[in-house]
Amino acid sequence: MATLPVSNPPINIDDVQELRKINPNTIPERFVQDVTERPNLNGIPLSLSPSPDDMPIIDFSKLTKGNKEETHEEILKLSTACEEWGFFQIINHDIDLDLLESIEKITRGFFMLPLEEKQKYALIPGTFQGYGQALVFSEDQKLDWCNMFGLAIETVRFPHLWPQRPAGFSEAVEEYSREVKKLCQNMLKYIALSLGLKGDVFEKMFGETLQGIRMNYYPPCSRPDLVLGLSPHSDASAITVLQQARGSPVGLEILKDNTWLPVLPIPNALVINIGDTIEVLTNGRYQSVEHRAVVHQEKDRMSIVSFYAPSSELELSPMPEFVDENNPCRFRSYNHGEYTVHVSESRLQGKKTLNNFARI
Ligand SMILES: O=C(O)CCC(=O)C(=O)O
Ligand SMILES: [Fe+2]
Repeated sequence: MATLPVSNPPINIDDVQELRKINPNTIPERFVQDVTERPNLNGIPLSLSPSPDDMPIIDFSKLTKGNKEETHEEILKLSTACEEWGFFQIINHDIDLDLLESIEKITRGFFMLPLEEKQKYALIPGTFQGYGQALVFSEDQKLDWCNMFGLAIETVRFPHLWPQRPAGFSEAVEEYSREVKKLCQNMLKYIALSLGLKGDVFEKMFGETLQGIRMNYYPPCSRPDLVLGLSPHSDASAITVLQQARGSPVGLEILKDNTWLPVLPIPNALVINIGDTIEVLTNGRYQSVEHRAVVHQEKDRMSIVSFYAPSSELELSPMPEFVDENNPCRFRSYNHGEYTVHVSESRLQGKKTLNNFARI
């Protein structure tokens, strides 16, 4: 990931967990969103029973272990999920449920450390690595009601950011990330098949892949209607795997047909979303979808998010299979590393970065 010049003097950012501890009923002005950005929490369902309008659920075991017919049917479902939603949940993925539990435990353990301890691993400005808030460029920029801890898994790591506490942190993250990588490779294979492409097309194209993990901790907030946990954005990855921690309230929302829809947490399922890379390669047939996080008045929330992306050396442009006279080429060619730099240079703003790469 690219490193930008450190802003001088450094920007002061209040730590939301500390704010919550010291003065639980006060929300500093910098966290109060402009009226148009505030979440409408009336739409958040109280019951968690699924309805037909919910995001599709893909049964991973039917993709990998089903008979021919089952696999074919599930691939069709996957194609609709990617084309119409850009987001779906997977069940029966092969990741051990104990591993899902242990990554949540270790994540909570880290965020519950005293501030001084966490600050030993402070965010490196211009990157997504370390503890704090990323993409803050000015004193008057609105801040998210979130603490994050990000690490590169592949390729360039900053070893001093890997915490000593809680015990077993690094081992859990390594093991989890190995399993997530396998899942991403598999999902990319089935996504390729769902597009009528050869299963190994992305793996061959991507070269030395990049993988990162971002742990998000959203403390409760006395006025969840005024703040955002995470501002609207699409992910710069090829695909993202998002784990909503057990017991977390609804918080992730996606923008579908101009409406923010909550993503109901399903125990043991993982959320997968299409990132900007796949949108470009498929010339917009599968699109990365804007999403954001909202927070809860009484409950905290955690998510563990893994990003899987091509090598930063890769030159990207829409694949010829998706370009014809009815579907003119929508993006200019670019280098993936260049794209990552753009992402790290401006605050989260929906799909603004990708739009900069669109052909006029
Ligand atoms: O917490 C969530 O559910 C959203 C996290 C997210 O979108 C991200 O980290 O990119
Ligand atoms: Fe995201």
